[in-house]
Amino acid sequence: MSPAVNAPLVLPVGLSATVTVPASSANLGPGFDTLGLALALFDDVTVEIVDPEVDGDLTISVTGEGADEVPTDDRHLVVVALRRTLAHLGVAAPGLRLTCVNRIPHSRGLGSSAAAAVAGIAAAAALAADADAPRGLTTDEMVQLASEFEGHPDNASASVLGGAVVSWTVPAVPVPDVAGYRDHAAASAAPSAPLHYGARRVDVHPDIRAYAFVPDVQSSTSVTRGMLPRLVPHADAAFNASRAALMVLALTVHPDLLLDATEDRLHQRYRAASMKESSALVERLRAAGVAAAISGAGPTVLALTPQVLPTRLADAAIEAGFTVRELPIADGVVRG
Ligand SMILES: Nc1ncnc2c1ncn2[C@@H]1O[C@H](COP(=O)(O)OP(=O)(O)OP(=O)(O)O)[C@@H](O)[C@H]1O
Ligand SMILES: N[C@@H](CCO)C(=O)O
Repeated sequence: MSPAVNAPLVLPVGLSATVTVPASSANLGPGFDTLGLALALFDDVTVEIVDPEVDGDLTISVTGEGADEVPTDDRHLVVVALRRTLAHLGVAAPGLRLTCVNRIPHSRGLGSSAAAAVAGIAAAAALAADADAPRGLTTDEMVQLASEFEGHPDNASASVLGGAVVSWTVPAVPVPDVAGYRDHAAASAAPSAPLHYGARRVDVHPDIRAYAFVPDVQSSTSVTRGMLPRLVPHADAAFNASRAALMVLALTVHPDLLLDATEDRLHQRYRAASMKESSALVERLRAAGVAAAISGAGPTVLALTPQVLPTRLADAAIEAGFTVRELPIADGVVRG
């Protein structure tokens, strides 16, 4: 019998790929859902193709962050992204063994879920390439798939591209006009309205240092997105447009402008009630002249500065219960 038309290419048992994916910080103050920064804190994921008769359909071993919390079955984010991408590439895996070494803390605003998606997508692309699959993935396609998975492109594109990123969305169908404004949230929630996602890397000025202040509490991105208003004053939108544009200059050629450039009126104030200690730390750092903002949906605080962080500020944050880490700016996902 001849093989079915368009039958997937089955990956051979024994094939494996390891990928290393960086953490990311989204928003950087004013760039809600657009700006992101890749940070040198990495998850390593190894995917092996196994014989299901011998090793089962799926085994997942997780060490490090989230090891006791993430599901070790078909719901695991890396597996979901991996399988979706293999299907997209017309490739099938008989059985899968995943080994995850997690260093990115979960639900802290450091892009762990986006990193998991990028790991699954990159591993699928690597396996397909090794099996000489007819299709591969371009970097733009990785940004698209990872952003679709995450729902917004800022973290995902930073983990793919590295450095700082400017990302954007293009609605595939006209965005519904609700009460006189374009309802992007409704558009992205509607299954019939897929978005095109784009992103480009900008190289960060070499003097800029990034510090993450990580508290011991978690915050769910979906919960804190629910705290955002549907409408904001035009003056606040205009304010953020100026600061987001300034931020691209500050990140690349004028690090002296970081304090002004990281101001925001669109999201942090609305989420502050759910992360009071982090919001207070942002205020203290900014009052001391350090450009600080909530990292992604929080509660981690990100500080960007052309100087070494003064010890007294680091010590005060540690005293307040934060772990303080300088994290170099990273390149995007790589195959290990
Ligand atoms: N490496 C991983 N493997 C499996 N699941 C993960 C992994 N990383 C994150 N997750 C899942 O994603 C959830 C965290 O997603 P969430 O978007 O709330 O936080 P985040 O991605 O860490 O932060 P942010 O998007 O604000 O930067 C975890 O509770 C876990 O279920
Ligand atoms: N831009 C997103 C990032 C989440 O990591 C938000 O702030 O909700």
